[in-house]
Order: sequence, then structure tokens, then C-alpha cells
Amino acid sequence: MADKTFKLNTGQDIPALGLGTWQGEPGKVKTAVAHALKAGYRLIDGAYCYGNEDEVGQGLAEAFAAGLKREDVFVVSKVWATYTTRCELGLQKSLDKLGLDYVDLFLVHWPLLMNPEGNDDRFPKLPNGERDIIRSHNHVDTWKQMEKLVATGKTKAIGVSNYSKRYLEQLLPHATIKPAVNQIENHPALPQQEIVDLCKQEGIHIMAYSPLGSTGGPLLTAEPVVQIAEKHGVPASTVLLSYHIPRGSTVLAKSVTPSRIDANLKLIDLDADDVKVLNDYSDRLGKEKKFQRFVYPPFGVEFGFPDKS
Ligand SMILES: NC(=O)C1=CN([C@@H]2O[C@H](COP(=O)(O)OP(=O)(O)OC[C@H]3O[C@@H](n4cnc5c(N)ncnc54)[C@H](OP(=O)(O)O)[C@@H]3O)[C@@H](O)[C@H]2O)C=CC1
Ligand SMILES: O=C[C@H](O)[C@@H](O)[C@@H](O)[C@H](O)C(=O)O
Repeated sequence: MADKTFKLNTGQDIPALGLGTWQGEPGKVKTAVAHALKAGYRLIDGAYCYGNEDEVGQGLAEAFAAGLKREDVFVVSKVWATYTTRCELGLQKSLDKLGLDYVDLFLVHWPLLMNPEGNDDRFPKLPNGERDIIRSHNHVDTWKQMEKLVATGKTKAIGVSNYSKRYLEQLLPHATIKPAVNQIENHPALPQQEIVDLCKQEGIHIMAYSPLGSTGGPLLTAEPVVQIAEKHGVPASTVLLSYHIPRGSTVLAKSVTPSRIDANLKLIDLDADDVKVLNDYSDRLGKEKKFQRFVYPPFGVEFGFPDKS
């Protein structure tokens, strides 16, 4: 299933599976990206905030030197929160680090602004240690800047990330260009059906992040996941990644371990029983109010996600 793609509302094809690079340790990301591209991955998900886009660029350069064409890879970057009033600068900084002329998709990483003149380029803090957030900023203004980027040719498409239903409903009436993508945390312990359904209705493609539960893959031991994995004789990771394909979403799996990068490429067709087991698991967690976000940056902002609203 390595070459399966979905269609974006821009007409672009987006691969169903991508390599994540968040928390890819220095020195490991270049090798991971180069290995993934050699193994057959065609989507690399990065961000300025990850602090490793230079290594992502080096991995891409190695693959290009080996014959891969730029147009055969779908590269994603995101405008970080200290650049949401300076989106073109944010994009250019990412392009410079990646060593590319354009990305295929540029996302608003989180719908907020952190102080562009604060005490750090990426994580400015107030004297009390809290994040230095400009709360008067309207995320719709960021989107109006993002719309202008398409004409520059520096990104083929624009989209959002970490947009709940509430935020998307604030944005859409003002959007001249509809977001091509909403990248959100998504897995059986956080199905986010409300926002997934709204995006489907609006023609906005979902990219699912932290499919294994993020660092250390805590969902790999969830009982229903293990049960399905045993039935098919595949690793639990395969079940968690494959869950997104019938949902029509792209899934991002991060690994810097070559054997895992290879294993994660092998998605399977889950049958109707498997899908039911996973959906029942989600329903159970929902009823018990146990939906779980594993990615919880300390912004101190209520984003309207279903685990805490
Ligand atoms: N837009 C946003 O705000 C966000 C976007 N993302 C994107 O989504 C990507 C994926 O999400 P992420 O949070 O990184 O977490 P994942 O759910 O992809 O889990 C990554 C963890 O699982 C481990 N792992 C990977 N494959 C396997 C396997 N087959 N068996 C066992 N363990 C495995 C990795 O270890 P190791 O690397 O050591 O092999 C790592 O510890 C990110 O890297 C990023 O690109 C993620 C979070 C937020
Ligand atoms: O993309 C991954 C996550 O959103 C990540 O960018 C944030 O969690 C960031 O590390 C933060 O602390 O705010």
C-alpha cells in the first residue's frame, strides 16, 4: 500500500502514509529520511519548530542524488507560532533549511501567536515561565497571510493543523482558499469524529498525527489493537497505522529506527470485524470520558478538542 494516495481539494495527490520527524534526535533524522525515501515513503512531514529541517533537507538531498525526483516527494512544513504574523518569512526560513524552492503543503501549526519579539525564536517565555502568547491575535489573520503564499509558488497548497470544529468554523466563512488539509492527533483513543466528519463534508483532507500514541507508542499495547494484530500476524503498529486508510486519511508515523521505518510501510486492509472492534473501543472510551490526547503542549489555551472542552 506504499503507493496509495488520496486527492486533495487542490487536485494534488497526497500519499496515504508519511514519515514524521518530530522529536527525531539530532544526527538521526537525515539517515531516517534518506532510508525512508529509499524504502518507498513519498511523504515527509516536518516543521520549523522541530529544529531539524536542515537534516530533513540533507536526507532529501541524499535521495535526490540517488535519482529521486523532487516532484516525486510530498514535503510538508508548518509555520511556527512565533511566525503566524510573518508567514512568508516562516516559510522562507523552512525552505532555506530544507534546501528546497517549494514545499508541497504548508500548514498553520497551531492556531495562535507566540510573541515574535519575545526572548526566544521558537519558545518565548514570560518571567513566570509560561509561554509568551499574544492572546489578542486572531488566527483568521494568519490564514489571510497563508492565502497569499500560494501565488508565490513557494508552497503548492496551504492547510491547518490542530484545528478543532470550533476553530474551523471560525475560519471557513473568511477563507478565500479553503484549507487543503487539517493535521490533527488521531487514533482509536482520540477518533475526533466530529472534526473528521466536518472536514470530509468541507473537502478538507485529514492527516492523522501520533497514530501510535506518540513517544514510545503507548497505544501499541491497547488490548483491542493487540487482538487484531495477533489475528493477522502483524505488529500492533501495523494495525494502528492501517486504521486510517479506510477512514480516508493520511497517516504520519515517526521513527528514526530503520527496521521500524520499513515495518511501518506495510499497511494492511483491515476487515469489517477489525474496524468494528476498533470503533467499539473508541465508543467505550468516549462513553467513559477517556478520550486521550498524547500531545499536550503547555500553551494554556482551550483549543476545543474532545478530550477537554
Ligand atoms: N501537527 C502537529 O502538531 C503534530 C504533528 N505530528 C507529526 O506526526 C508525526 C507522528 O507523530 P508522533 O507524535 O511523532 O508519534 P507516533 O505515534 O508516530 O509515534 C512515534 C513513536 O513510536 C515509535 N515507533 C515508531 N514505529 C514503531 C514501531 N513499528 N514499533 C514500535 N515503536 C514504534 C517511535 O520510536 P523510534 O523513532 O525510536 O523508532 C516513537 O517513539 C510526528 O513525527 C510529526 O511529523 C506529531 C505531533 C503533533
Ligand atoms: O508537531 C508537534 C507538536 O505540535 C509540537 O510541535 C509541539 O508540541 C511543540 O513541541 C510544543 O511544545 O509546542
